[in-house]
Amino acid sequence: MNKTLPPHDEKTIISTSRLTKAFGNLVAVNDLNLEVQRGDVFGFLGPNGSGKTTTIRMLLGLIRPSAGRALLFGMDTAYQLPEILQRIGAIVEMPIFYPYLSGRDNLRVIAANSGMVLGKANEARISEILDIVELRTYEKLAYRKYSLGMKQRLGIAAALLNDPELVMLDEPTNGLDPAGVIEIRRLIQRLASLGKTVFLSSHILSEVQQVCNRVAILRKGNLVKLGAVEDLLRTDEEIEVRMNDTIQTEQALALLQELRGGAINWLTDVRIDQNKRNQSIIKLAAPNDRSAEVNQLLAQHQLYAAEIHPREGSLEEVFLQLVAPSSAAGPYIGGTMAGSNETSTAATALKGDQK
Ligand SMILES: Nc1ncnc2c1ncn2[C@@H]1O[C@H](COP(=O)(O)OP(=O)(O)OP(=O)(O)O)[C@@H](O)[C@H]1O
Repeated sequence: MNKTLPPHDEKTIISTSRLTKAFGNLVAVNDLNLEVQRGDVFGFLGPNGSGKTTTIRMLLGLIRPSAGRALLFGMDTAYQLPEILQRIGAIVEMPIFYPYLSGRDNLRVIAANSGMVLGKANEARISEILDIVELRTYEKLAYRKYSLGMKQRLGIAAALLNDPELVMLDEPTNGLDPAGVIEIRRLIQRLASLGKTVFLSSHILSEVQQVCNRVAILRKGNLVKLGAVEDLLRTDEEIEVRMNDTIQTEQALALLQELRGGAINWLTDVRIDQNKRNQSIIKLAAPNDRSAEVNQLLAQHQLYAAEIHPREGSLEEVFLQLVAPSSAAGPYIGGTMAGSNETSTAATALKGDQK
């Protein structure tokens, strides 16, 4: 491997080039090129077995890449791992805590084991972290009495002890109830507001949509999408139009199809569908902020819409399009998502990939 590094741009926190990991004949991660910038809350998405944990393990130096390289803070994981790890707080698996010790005492033990001298300054740091993870009220409670969400947050607290620049969380909401999921979401937002870069692997797309600014989507070890959440959602925006009767629907459909791609370049697709009440709906692939214009266009042709709804894009739908059976080669086999009680459509989709 070539030791010569390109000049490091302080803004780039993670950069992988052609990162690959094979386990025998199975290529778990294939030719992955990722970039995470300082201040990003980066969502790392993919169905079970798509290579997320393998990638995180390579980034943390827990396993060696078969090919390619990973740079963190401009340093190569192959040569400068100790320096890199000092700047990262990560939870890949739940850390082991002493069940009979309180949350604060557990953090004290971890701080002492990691070489922090227990003094006033560190007590203040532990208090600060307990505030960040919203466990200050429960700091004296024995760990064994913590709920799963509290345990997960204490794990994140432990990862924050060394005041890392980058926080890596592998499926932090697995197994949590909705309240626990919301608490983790708040925590991630708080970390972002404190200037931390967050790398979050998750299967809960609505959560990722709410907290992440950028995402990468993996399928069978291959990167199928990388970009700003806002841009991805924009590509999935639709305007739904319902007319008063069948004749008007047909006329509006014909008009909009004629205008599509010609006079109106922002209208990329026009199709007819049915809503839940079995009414015909015209669906336009167009930016939400064009709704008033659509209304006006129809009215100019004496076509008056009964309803016009801009429909926001959802990461779930973008994801489904990218990882659905038709979107990539190979079978799509349903299964059970290990370690999760998530039951949404997205989760069902995420169950899909074959290990
Ligand atoms: N140590 C290993 N030996 C052999 N195969 C492995 C090993 N670790 C992972 N794999 C395989 O590599 C592929 C990617 O697994 P990985 O755990 O990275 O996926 P993931 O996206 O994190 O999935 P999950 O959401 O289930 O954790 C899977 O097919 C998995 O079975």
